[in-house]
Amino acid sequence: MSATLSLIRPDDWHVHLRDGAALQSVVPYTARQFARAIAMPNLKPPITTAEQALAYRERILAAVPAGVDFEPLMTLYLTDRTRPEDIAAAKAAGVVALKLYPAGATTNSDAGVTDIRKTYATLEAMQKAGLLLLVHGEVTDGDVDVFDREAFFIDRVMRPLRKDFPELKVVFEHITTKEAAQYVTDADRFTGATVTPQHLLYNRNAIFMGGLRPHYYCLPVLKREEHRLALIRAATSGSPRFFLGTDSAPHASVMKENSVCGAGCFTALSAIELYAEAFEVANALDKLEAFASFNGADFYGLPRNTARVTLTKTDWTLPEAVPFGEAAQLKPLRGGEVMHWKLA
Ligand SMILES: NC(=O)N[C@@H](CC(=O)O)C(=O)O
Ligand SMILES: [Zn+2]
Ligand SMILES: [Zn+2]
Repeated sequence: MSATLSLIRPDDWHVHLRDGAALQSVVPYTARQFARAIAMPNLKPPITTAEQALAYRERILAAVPAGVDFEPLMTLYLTDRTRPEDIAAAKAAGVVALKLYPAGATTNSDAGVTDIRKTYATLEAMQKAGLLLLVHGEVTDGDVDVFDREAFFIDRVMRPLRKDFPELKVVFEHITTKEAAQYVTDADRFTGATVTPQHLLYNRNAIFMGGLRPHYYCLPVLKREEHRLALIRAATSGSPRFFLGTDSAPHASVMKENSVCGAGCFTALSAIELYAEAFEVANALDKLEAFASFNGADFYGLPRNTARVTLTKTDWTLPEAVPFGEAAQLKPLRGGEVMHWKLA
């Protein structure tokens, strides 16, 4: 008999579901793996109003296969022009968070915030209303090395922000460095962090293994081994501040295997299995359920799920590519390679 692992059904606190035909292709994967997911708003154009969020939610729900129980949780894209009045409307529409993309930091971030001080009245309204702020934590200043963008964000943005809005719940998304892991470990209960499977499983060597490997390129970019180890320690520490957020970010393979490769790893197909592998290697499978199924819900102030899922220790090969939208294909991270856990 192979080993099995029973978990309360997990949630994904950071995912890109895209729109249109692409959305039709990827929503079923996330809905199969997770009970709920925070749907990122970086569409083209971005989701900036409650009305757009409600319409996007309907499009996501329409792509959920019949009989699958899945709830998308909606977010708005914070811009220099988001007004405090927009926050009340967002709250009334059931939006749970706003996302801060520093302008130019990542995929579809050109409408992002140019200076966080421009958003202070809106952040004040969010703190009052209990809406969360989710941050892509990288500075874009030209003087900062790409590999240091996250560490600089802590001092230049995070610390002043926390000081000015001590009771705003902030999620430091997809952390990648020992500095961010330490910062969140030391922070109070108003600060949390998501950790992706790729940042737990790989260091930056993966991008250069025998040639340039575009499917390992995401933002924030993979870092050195010492940072990966710090993330493993944080995620398996039992601290309630760290939780699952895949940052599954599908881009058609023609866009990844291109002279300018889009940033993002697609992991929705095998996300919980990738996390199980990372936790098993760290000898911490007993910490997976809190990380995947409790800590995020608790941080967001939402009820924990009650249904359970089972993972089995068994080898299987992840498809090399799956259909994506009308004519494109999508290559999952680890595609064509052997996986060691399987979601029943
Ligand atoms: N993570 C990524 O590399 N890409 C994300 C954007 C983001 O989360 O920064 C995307 O939307 O493609
Ligand atoms: Zn991001
Ligand atoms: Zn993301």
